[in-house]
Amino acid sequence: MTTLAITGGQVLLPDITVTRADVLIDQEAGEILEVGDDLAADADETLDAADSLVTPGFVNGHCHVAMSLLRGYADDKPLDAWLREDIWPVEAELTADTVRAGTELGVLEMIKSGTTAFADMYFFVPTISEAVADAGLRARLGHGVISVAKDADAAREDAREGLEVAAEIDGMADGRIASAFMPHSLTTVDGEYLEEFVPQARDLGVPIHYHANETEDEVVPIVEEEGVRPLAYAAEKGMLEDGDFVAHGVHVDKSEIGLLAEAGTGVIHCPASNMKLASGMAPVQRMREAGVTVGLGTDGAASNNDLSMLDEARDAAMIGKLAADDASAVPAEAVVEMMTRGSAEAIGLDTGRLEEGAPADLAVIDLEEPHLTPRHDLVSHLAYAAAAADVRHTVCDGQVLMRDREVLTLEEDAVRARATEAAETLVTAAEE
Ligand SMILES: CSC[C@H]1O[C@@H](n2cnc3c(O)ncnc32)[C@H](O)[C@@H]1O
Ligand SMILES: [Zn+2]
Repeated sequence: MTTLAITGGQVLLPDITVTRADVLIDQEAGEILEVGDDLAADADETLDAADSLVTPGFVNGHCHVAMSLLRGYADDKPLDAWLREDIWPVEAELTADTVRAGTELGVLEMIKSGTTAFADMYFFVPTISEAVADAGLRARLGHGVISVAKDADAAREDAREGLEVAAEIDGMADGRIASAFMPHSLTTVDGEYLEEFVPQARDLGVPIHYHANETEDEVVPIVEEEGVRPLAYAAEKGMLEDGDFVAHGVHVDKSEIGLLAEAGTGVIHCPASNMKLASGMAPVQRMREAGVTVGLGTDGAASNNDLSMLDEARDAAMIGKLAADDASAVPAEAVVEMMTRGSAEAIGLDTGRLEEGAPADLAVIDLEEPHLTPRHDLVSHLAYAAAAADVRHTVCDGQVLMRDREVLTLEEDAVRARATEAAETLVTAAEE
């Protein structure tokens, strides 16, 4: 057994309190052996956490990681126009090589900002899987299935790809990679395909993940055509079960919040994307009070425009108060829970907590900064004041991915150079 001790830090515990402790890790098992006092002497290697906060690695519950290539490509439009006029035309030109370059850029940003696990819906998923495996992160990945603007054969082929990819990648990278069946949304995949393919995903034993109730434009057609709210429609199609998770959940009414809570279907709240696309304000406080598992996600970097979960936490707390018209709504403890254990539970990955027996996924935040001084309350600092650049070390599955702000599994300059070139190739192809 090779052991690593994270020493001298303040540790964020599963009950969202902070205590002075070391963390001892079994690197081969990728597991936490102990959280306690004076563990350095027992370890083969140490990682210094003096004047730092040791937190569970952040869990980004909804992303399109390769969209980091499209950061700043199209801004300041609402969802539907943004997708149809700008994003989908350029995504039609994606290749395995450009997706690899975009994924590497995105996972580099994740490691640098303390994220150790994420859920992702995109294209060229086997390529994304390889890049995630090489970078050392944990992820639940799936091929985004769309049927609109396709003939029946092409729509079926796309859904079949969604199932095949889910079967192919599940359990890869020593179990760090899991999969899901991922229809894009309830309005971009026709009901007949949901009826045909969702039961096959159940047979495969993978969860279902999709965008739901993101904008009013997604709610109105379902209510008009199906006579029920979108999440009641999703339940009819067998897509609202324990372990499934939806992105956004902005325009959900009381009955839908009840359905989510009863089913055990998680919601990934994406506040930055919802604000930027002016999609609306999710009723996070009401969902949490009703017992819905709520996690946090960045969505893609083209609608955010970064992949920092620390930014997302602050946004979630701020917009949560505004949505509830209550300054005590979505407090610091709630967003810290949502960015760690909440997201992990929603996407079905066993991570997001620092305790004996838990996966060794953590981030170490440097507190020796003016914006983190004085230190009245470190949970408050995590929710409201810490930034991506404060992350010193990142560890996933017992492996040190970043030490003293140097990423060890990716060559940062090369990744940025390849991404710059890939983005140019992609945009040029779209313009031709
Ligand atoms: C079919 S792969 C995923 C698909 O989703 C698009 N996308 C990115 N952000 C959003 C969002 O906020 N709502 C809906 N769809 C989104 C992405 O560009 C891919 O085409
Ligand atoms: Zn999305």
